[in-house]
Amino acid sequence: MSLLPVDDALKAILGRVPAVTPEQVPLGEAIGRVLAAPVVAGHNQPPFDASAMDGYAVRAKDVVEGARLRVIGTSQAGAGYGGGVHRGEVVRIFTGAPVPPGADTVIMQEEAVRDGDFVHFTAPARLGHSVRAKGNDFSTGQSLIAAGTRLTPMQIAVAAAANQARLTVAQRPRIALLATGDELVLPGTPLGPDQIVASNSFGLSAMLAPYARQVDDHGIVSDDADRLRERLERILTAGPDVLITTGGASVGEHDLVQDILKGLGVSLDFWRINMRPGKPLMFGSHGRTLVFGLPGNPVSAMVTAMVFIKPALRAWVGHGEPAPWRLPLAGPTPSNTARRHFMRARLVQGADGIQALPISQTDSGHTSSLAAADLLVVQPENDPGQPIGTVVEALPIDAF
Ligand SMILES: Nc1nc2c(c(=O)[nH]1)N[C@H]1C(S)=C(S)[C@@H](COP(=O)(O)OP(=O)(O)OC[C@H]3O[C@@H](n4cnc5c(N)ncnc54)[C@H](O)[C@@H]3O)O[C@H]1N2
Ligand code: MOO
Repeated sequence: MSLLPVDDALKAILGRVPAVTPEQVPLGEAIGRVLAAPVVAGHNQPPFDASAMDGYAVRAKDVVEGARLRVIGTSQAGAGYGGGVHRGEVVRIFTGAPVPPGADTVIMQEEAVRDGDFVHFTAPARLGHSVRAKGNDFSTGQSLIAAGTRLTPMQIAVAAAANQARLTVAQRPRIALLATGDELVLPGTPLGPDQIVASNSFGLSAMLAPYARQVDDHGIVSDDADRLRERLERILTAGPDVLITTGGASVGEHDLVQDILKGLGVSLDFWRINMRPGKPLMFGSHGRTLVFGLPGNPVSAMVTAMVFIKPALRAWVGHGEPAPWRLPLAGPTPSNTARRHFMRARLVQGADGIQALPISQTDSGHTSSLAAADLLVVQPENDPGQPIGTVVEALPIDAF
């Protein structure tokens, strides 16, 4: 059976992702969510001409050498001066307060000398200075943050300033995880003979949680056909948006996952990708549920999730696919095979900026090297190997 090119597999997966479904959330729950509609300003900001300083609101042309101007009132934030400013008059004003009609400039109090009801200034007026014009920040109806944006704390502040108490964001999928293997035990369990600690579901849950409404970890099931069938049937009946299994994806007699999934009505789109690690990845669907069968090897599971599941979930929430990074190599790469290689690498500071230092360990069962990796360098199929300094494509591991 020939291996499917990585790009074809990704295209097939993205083709199965449903259209974005919008939902409304309160601002306080919107951090990290992806906008399904732009944030639009509900009013002008500032809503009136506002002072940027504590000082005096003046008519600039009245501020001439030797002029003593009469202080006729006060404008403070939340309580503007009720009248207008006429020739020879000023209003005491505070930061954020409305600039009264007639005044066109604010002079800060450090440049003012107060004398009872009068004031004179030690510096000339600069017309319009320290006045924030109405609507100069944003105006009613203006689109402030585009749909598809994943909200940052700064953008939450802007949405609040735009007077939006609720935001329209993309609904996120419900994800189910199941680890398969007779040898697996949960972290924290003393290891019996021939046992291995199940780590995949913990890494996957952590990786995918930012994209998910909920991640349900269904634990471990042994390589027993009846038990596996029963567990998978129960999960599929509950109808998660995405089901991810790990292990049992390869060709051994104990690799039962594919046949059982098919028996339960999963229609398989493909199995086996031209990549390393991660070759035995399978993908299909069951009703509305997208089904990913990841290889059991810990590096293969995390890499295939990064390369295929993260893009699928980004598409699910309508977040545009980020361009891969392009970084110079801080160390050479060896020649590659005919499979596209996703090579663990570290970010290092070179003389001319950030570089990618490949990690020489390429065994898909070698987990500790994953802890050191910041990036996956994408080594093309049949690449002859590259010297230090070659600019290569890389996927940042800790990025949405
Ligand atoms: N004859 C062949 N053998 C293998 C092939 C092949 O093409 N022909 N492919 C190899 C490749 S590539 C991979 S990748 C693995 C994947 O196999 P499976 O998906 O069937 O994975 P398992 O055999 O169940 O497990 C592999 C390895 O990973 C450990 N494991 C499994 N689940 C977990 C977990 N949740 N947490 C941590 N570690 C886990 C398991 O104990 C095994 O050591 O197949 C190759 N073989
Ligand atoms: O494709 Mo497997 O993931 O190399 O070990």
